[in-house]
Formats: sequence, C-alpha cells, structure tokens
Amino acid sequence: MIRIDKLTKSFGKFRALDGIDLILEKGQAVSLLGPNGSGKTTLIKSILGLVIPEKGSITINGQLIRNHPSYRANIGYMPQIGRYPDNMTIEQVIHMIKDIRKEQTEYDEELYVSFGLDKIKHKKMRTLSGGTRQKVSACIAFLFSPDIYILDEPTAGLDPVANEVLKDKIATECARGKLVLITSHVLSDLDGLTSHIIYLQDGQLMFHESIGQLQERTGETKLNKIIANILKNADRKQICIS
Ligand SMILES: Nc1ncnc2c1ncn2[C@@H]1O[C@H](COP(=O)(O)OP(=O)(O)OP(=O)(O)O)[C@@H](O)[C@H]1O
Repeated sequence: MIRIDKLTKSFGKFRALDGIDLILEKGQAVSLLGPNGSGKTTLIKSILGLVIPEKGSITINGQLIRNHPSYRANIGYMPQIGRYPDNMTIEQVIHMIKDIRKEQTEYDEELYVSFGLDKIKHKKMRTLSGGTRQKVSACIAFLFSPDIYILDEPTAGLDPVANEVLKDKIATECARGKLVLITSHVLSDLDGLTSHIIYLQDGQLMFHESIGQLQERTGETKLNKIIANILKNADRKQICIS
C-alpha cells in the first residue's frame, strides 16, 4: 500500500532521514517509534507531501506521490497539535472541513458522537481543553473514511475513556483493511493495538518487524519491555564492537 525506497532528507547539513526503505500493507497498525529527533515526524510529513525528500521515492497504491498529489484525499491525518480558527465552534470547524470535499456525501461521525462532541458542538475552539481539541482532530482524521490513517501522538492529552474509544476505533478500521500509522512515546497506549513496529534512530531504520516476530525474538510480551530489551542488546553489541 505504501512503499518507501531509499528515502533521504536533510535540513542543511543535518541528515534527518537516511536511506529509509519500508513497505506498509493494508490492515496493519504500524507504530512508528524512536527517540526525540529521530525523524518520525519528517517521515510522516514526507508521506503527506509536506516535506520534499532530496533522494528516494514514496509510492502509494502503485503511484509515485510526487506525480499524483490527489493521493492525499485517501489519507486521514491527525497532527500532534491541531490548529483551528479560535472563534469558530466545533460544529463550524467540522462543516468547514466537510465543505472542502463537497463531492463526498457520507461521513464517518462515529468518533464525533462517541467523544460526545455533538453535545458541546456550540463551544468555540479557543475555549476547549487540550484533550477536547485532540478529539476534534481525531474526528476530522476519520471523517472521510480514507484507506490510510496517519496519527501523530493521537492519545496525548486524552482521558482514559477517550483513549479507549480511539483505540477501539483504530482496531475496527484495521480490521476493515485500513492501514494505520501511529507515533507515540507512550508505549502502553500502543499495547494490544500495534501489529508492526518501525524504530528509527538518528534518521536510520533500526528495525521494522511484526509484533509476533519481536515477541519471539525478545521473549517479552509488552511493548515497553520489547523495546527496552532490543535497545539494551544493541548497546551491548556496540560496546563489543568498539
Ligand atoms: N524544518 C526543519 N529545519 C531544520 N531541522 C529540522 C526541521 N524539521 C526537523 N528538523 C530536524 O530533524 C530531526 C528530526 O526531526 P523530527 O521532527 O522528524 O523528529 P521526531 O522523531 O519526530 O521527534 P519527536 O519525537 O521529538 O517529535 C531533528 O533533529 C530536527 O531538529
């Protein structure tokens, strides 16, 4: 579904992504992990066409994205921090987004209702808490039922109930054959949800494996233990080599 070949992006002399190769398939819930500054957002922005790589290519459903900008209509994006006009109400923001795609007449408003946004739709965006803004961002990402969801720290600021609502929604969409790419620093939020892990370090791909493979390799079941185990062993190898 998404194929990334030798993707390289520098900001000045600094290389943020260094020859990344990845294949992501439909029905997968892929967690994109790595320390601060490892290149996760740059990779996401490259897929969204918001960052132009200097080398390499990204293909979605067999089409090179640089030649087919319309591919973006098939991606639901939830940014780390959603920015909306302060004086608009929740309802007005949702209407504005729907208006952008007049040709679409059916919407997925499950999250709008499950999050209870329908009950506070007359509230202005500037009056909303951080978590409620996150809920609006999630609703917008899922509104047009795209085939691909890219969710950047989606659970940050959500209360435990909303967190579960969103996780259920992600699992449902994966079961329907959608591809979900998620970044999060809260690994416990990804437990039970993720089918594959991509781990970036200093702009390079450290590993890309299924949860099953990682559990077998480390003997651990929880994501934070799996990652800790791999990083500990990677450190040991480095110490042995140097
Ligand atoms: N527009 C830019 N100009 C210069 N450097 C940038 C730019 N965008 C990103 N970088 C640098 O590229 C590196 C990767 O940044 P990126 O935002 O992709 O990391 P990240 O893995 O998403 O980090 P975090 O976990 O903190 O969100 C960082 O060192 C960052 O400072």
